[in-house]
Amino acid sequence: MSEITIKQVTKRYGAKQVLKGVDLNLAAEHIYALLGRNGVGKSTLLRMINNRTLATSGSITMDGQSVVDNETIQNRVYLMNDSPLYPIDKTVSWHFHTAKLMFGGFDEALAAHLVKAFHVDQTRQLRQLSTGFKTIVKLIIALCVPCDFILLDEPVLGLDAPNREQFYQELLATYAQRPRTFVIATHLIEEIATLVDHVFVLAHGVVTIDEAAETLQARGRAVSGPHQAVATYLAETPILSQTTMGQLTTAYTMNVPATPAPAAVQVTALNLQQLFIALTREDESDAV
Ligand SMILES: Nc1ncnc2c1ncn2[C@@H]1O[C@H](COP(=O)(O)OP(=O)(O)OP(=O)(O)O)[C@@H](O)[C@H]1O
Repeated sequence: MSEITIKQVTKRYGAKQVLKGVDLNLAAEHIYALLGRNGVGKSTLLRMINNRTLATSGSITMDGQSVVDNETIQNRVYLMNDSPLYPIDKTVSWHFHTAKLMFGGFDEALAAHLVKAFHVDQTRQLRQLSTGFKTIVKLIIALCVPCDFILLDEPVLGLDAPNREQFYQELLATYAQRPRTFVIATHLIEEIATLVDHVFVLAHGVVTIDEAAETLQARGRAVSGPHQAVATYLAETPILSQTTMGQLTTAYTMNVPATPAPAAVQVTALNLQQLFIALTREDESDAV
């Protein structure tokens, strides 16, 4: 079972230091979420894994071997991102065939199923397709190539809600049939909350959260009530962030005290989306 290990990776674009020492591990047969505010470097990280851009320092290895300029390794990694498929005057089926030649295989049966499920006309040239259908074609290729690591950078951009839902179901179905590793970078966190089993949050150039989705969701709490009551109850507890409206304060935390909350204070569970907002609320400096 192969693993990709990212160690102390930094990336600088000119004077701008985007990644400041990223450590993370991508194990076989997991579906990871890669979350982070706009501009924190998610795409950059995925592009580095796929040898499309180089790290300034640090290492990215698969089973101990550098991924840089390593054709054997890169044949096992597929990155789907906003780069368009070329040439645009070729048909959808031509692109499927080309992916087969490039990666040494293509799940024809799955492709036929997906073409039908998404109502794709394979005889059309790419340039004749709408934005959503271009994305669907890219997603079909990503799901049908025989790679062990599939990196999906904003995979559902341009898809309407029914097609997004269909895609998530198809991803789970193909994962059940042929387990491999997916990394999904997205801002539609709630939509993938039930899909992913592990969450990475990138902030300030480093990984700030590296945790199983289940434990993350189980631990997140919103604690609200009169300001002083919340402050007293959480006096010894690390707070991720908090909001105040008039007299009412809501604090977000991953560790509520063992003692029961006082009557004036309400403790409620957080979903992944709320937790993500709480985790990254102070990240304004990363936005561009
Ligand atoms: N080729 C490049 N040259 C210079 N700066 C770049 C380049 N690519 C990315 N950057 C900068 O690096 C930072 C990280 O960009 P990146 O696209 O990796 O972030 P992201 O987390 O994927 O963002 P988003 O969520 O908005 O897609 C941004 O400040 C961006 O402007």
